[in-house]
Amino acid sequence: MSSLEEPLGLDKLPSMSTIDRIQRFSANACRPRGDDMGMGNCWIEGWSCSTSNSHDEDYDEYAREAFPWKRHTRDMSQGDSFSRRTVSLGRNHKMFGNGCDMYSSNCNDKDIRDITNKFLRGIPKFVKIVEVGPRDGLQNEKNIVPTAIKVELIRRLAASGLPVVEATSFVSPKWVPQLADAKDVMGAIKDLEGSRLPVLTPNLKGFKAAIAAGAKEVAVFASASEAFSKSNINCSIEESLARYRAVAHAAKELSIPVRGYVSCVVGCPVEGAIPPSKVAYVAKELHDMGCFEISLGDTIGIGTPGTVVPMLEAVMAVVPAEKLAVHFHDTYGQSLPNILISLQMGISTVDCSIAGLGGCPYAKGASGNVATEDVVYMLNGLGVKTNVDMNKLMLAGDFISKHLGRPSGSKTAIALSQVTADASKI
Ligand SMILES: CC(C)(COP(=O)([O-])OP(=O)([O-])OC[C@H]1O[C@@H](n2cnc3c(N)ncnc32)[C@H](O)[C@@H]1OP(=O)([O-])[O-])[C@@H](O)C(=O)NCCC(=O)NCCSC(=O)C[C@@](C)(O)CC(=O)[O-]
Repeated sequence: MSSLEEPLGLDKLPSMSTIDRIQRFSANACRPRGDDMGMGNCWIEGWSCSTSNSHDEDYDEYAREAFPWKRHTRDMSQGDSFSRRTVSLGRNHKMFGNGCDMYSSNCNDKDIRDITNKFLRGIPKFVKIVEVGPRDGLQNEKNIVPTAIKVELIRRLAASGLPVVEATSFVSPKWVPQLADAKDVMGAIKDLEGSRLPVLTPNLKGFKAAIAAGAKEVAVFASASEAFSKSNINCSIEESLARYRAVAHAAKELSIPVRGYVSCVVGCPVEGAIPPSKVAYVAKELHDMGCFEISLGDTIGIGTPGTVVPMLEAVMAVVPAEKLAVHFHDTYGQSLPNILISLQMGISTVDCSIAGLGGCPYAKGASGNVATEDVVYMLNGLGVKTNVDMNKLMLAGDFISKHLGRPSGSKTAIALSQVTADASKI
């Protein structure tokens, strides 16, 4: 059994309620306590680390060279207990190159913090999650989801603590009939508080309709691929940027924040690989026209850290990291490593979709976005705050998966629901 599986053992969860069990995986629960399965101490027996006082300096030098844009990040020097747990996950690896032999003798907290600093210190303390399921997820469903279900989903997502829930799109109903009820959806969530509820607008017509329906935030969506721009919004990249300048101008007059998307940031289903410089160009144009945040979309989910890093480097040379978000589809199962490397490079906003819903109707073969539950689980494991309640998130995912009549696309949701189902038989 791997160390990753150990905290899930039902024999170690003797008398917890369902919610308690789920909360074990929440951010706070991941923090070791004295009474918590031995995790409060160095719970890997026989693990030794030699002390290296130069670790912080080494890391600082590395960070200066590798991540010159690095901003406000986790301060691991404060005895942040997540380090103990995180390092515990490295049980199967003999590593760190500091004379630390994890298998042989005792270790102390500082040693472990030093090791964790080396690998995870660039990660932000808080990550803003932008939930795109009701829009990006449901725009691709074969069967049109009833308005009432969409509204209930948005309400549940907002109730889970998600700060942003992208609600719908004001696009042509001939192009995306799945979201033809945008006005009704917005009407039904007018009173909803706690989450921002942006909507997609492809042009001034969509912008005006969105504002009339009560939208308080909008998003425009350009592409780094000419071919995808044509098939998605029926115009060239330059034409789309001209339209978006008009939207940004109108939005500014009303003090409406505008988010910008760039699609196909790594590759396009028609054009193949997309050069990072092209992504940087479109991102900068969106930034210059006033978009408060630019979301970089790997629309067909082909990126790996090997292609995401150069893309981000190029974009970060022209748009500050704090203005960027990442948006990964999970076609090749690369979203989580791509998100992790993005966080290490200083990104602190991540788009994801409940139950892994999604895909783009104009990008054949693209699968759903990375599942929100999987992202929250990873961030909780890293000790990164999101303010999202995993239990409520799971309930929202369960709600829409049941409605769609298929299992959740989130591995975390499936694993956690199996834990609770097994537990209920005890
Ligand atoms: C952009 C258009 C409208 C151009 O579509 P078009 O056909 O070139 O536009 P048009 O100006 O010639 O108008 C044609 C008809 O559409 C109407 N129309 C025109 N605009 C609107 C509007 N805003 N709302 C409602 N109706 C509209 C217009 O009034 C007219 O109606 P008709 O006279 O035929 O009855 C169309 O191509 C379109 O709606 N595309 C949207 C496609 C879409 O939503 N794709 C998915 C979202 S993008 C995405 O998924 C990527 C992202 C963001 O998630 C990030 C990632 O994953 O990488």
